[in-house]
Amino acid sequence: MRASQEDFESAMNQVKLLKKDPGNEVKLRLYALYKQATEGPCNMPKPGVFDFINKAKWDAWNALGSLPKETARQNYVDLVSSLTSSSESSTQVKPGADRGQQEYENLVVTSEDGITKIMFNRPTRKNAISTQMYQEIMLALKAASKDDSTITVVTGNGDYYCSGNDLANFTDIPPGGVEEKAKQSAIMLRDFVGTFIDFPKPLVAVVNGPAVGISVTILGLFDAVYASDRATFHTPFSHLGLSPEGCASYTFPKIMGPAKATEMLIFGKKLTAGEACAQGLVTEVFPDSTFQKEVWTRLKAYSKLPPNSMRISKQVIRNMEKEKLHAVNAEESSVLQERWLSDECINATMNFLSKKAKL
Ligand SMILES: CCCCC/C=C/CC(=O)SCCNC(=O)CCNC(=O)[C@H](O)C(C)(C)COP(=O)(O)OP(=O)(O)OC[C@H]1O[C@@H](n2cnc3c(N)ncnc32)[C@H](O)[C@@H]1OP(=O)(O)O
Repeated sequence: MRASQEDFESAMNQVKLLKKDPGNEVKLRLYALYKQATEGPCNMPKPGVFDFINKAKWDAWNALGSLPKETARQNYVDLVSSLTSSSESSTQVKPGADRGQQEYENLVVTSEDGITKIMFNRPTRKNAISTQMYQEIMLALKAASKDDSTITVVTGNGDYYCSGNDLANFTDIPPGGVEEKAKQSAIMLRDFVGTFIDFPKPLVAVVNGPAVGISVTILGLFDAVYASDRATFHTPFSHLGLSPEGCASYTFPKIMGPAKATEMLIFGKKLTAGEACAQGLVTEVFPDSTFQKEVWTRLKAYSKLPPNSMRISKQVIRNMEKEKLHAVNAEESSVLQERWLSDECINATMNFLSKKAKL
């Protein structure tokens, strides 16, 4: 749903109540979006080079080009909402969070050379995503969206990038029963994928090994995907009685065409890294022996590019799609809520957990 004038005014008030200074970069974005939302494209003469503050403001506003007023209003509201929710959630984080050193049980998060690296860290489970890990990934992304880094990278520890949803997640049934479990899971899935849709900085996947399920589908929401030639890409939804998530029902046909998307999302065809690259899901493939060195050298060079420019370019590239992506995400989550209760899905999960089946 588009932000109304009332939402916009309420967001302006919330900015005044922020407990923590959001920093100059964010303040410039707020200024630019406010001007664009209220006055349209930048109409002021360019300040002189030595008028640093007004020049920075002018640059930020001017960079929004012809972004429609309604989109600017929506982006302003989204940005303020991310600032307020992060200041609320900062009460829940463990000591050290203010220094960007939050501790996670299933992730290793580091920030260096302008790059925040979020590494899945359950190598003995092939980095399967447990319920707690979903929450940690959302927290880590929200923190990365506000830290000083220019680029955020997601990667995996060990031989796998990620084996997708931890199939044991569905064994933890709450007092409300399996229906309640399916409902809670659908809400968590929608929030999880929504965090990727809204992520404001360049987001890069460094796919160090095989990727399965949701770790593959969300790649369509990344800005670049670098893969080792050891990586594979597998979405065995039908085998598991499931249906696509991560907005793949929309992004995959757009990226690779409907016929190739069908092979992956309906027939569960596993792609090699080379095939995924040929189909546009992967940006570039590197030999495993030089993968880390080559990718990180490149990312360090990219991280030195002007951060505001990269962020704004991402907005220009992605923002038109945001509303659609959120709608797709809501629909996929609601379809899955039903699927999880189906015999097909329950039997496939039981077979895996009782060691009768593997992919
Ligand atoms: C809840 C809300 C959101 C839901 C969103 C929905 C998303 C959908 C998906 O993501 S679908 C994809 C789900 N993933 C899978 O089906 C993968 C299942 N795993 C396997 O088939 C295999 O483990 C393998 C092919 C990934 C790796 O096989 P390999 O023989 O190399 O290794 P092991 O099987 O011995 O794995 C080591 C231990 O890790 C456990 N494990 C691996 N992946 C998962 C997983 N996804 N869920 C739970 N557990 C996993 C595996 O069982 C081994 O455990 P063990 O040592 O106790 O035997």
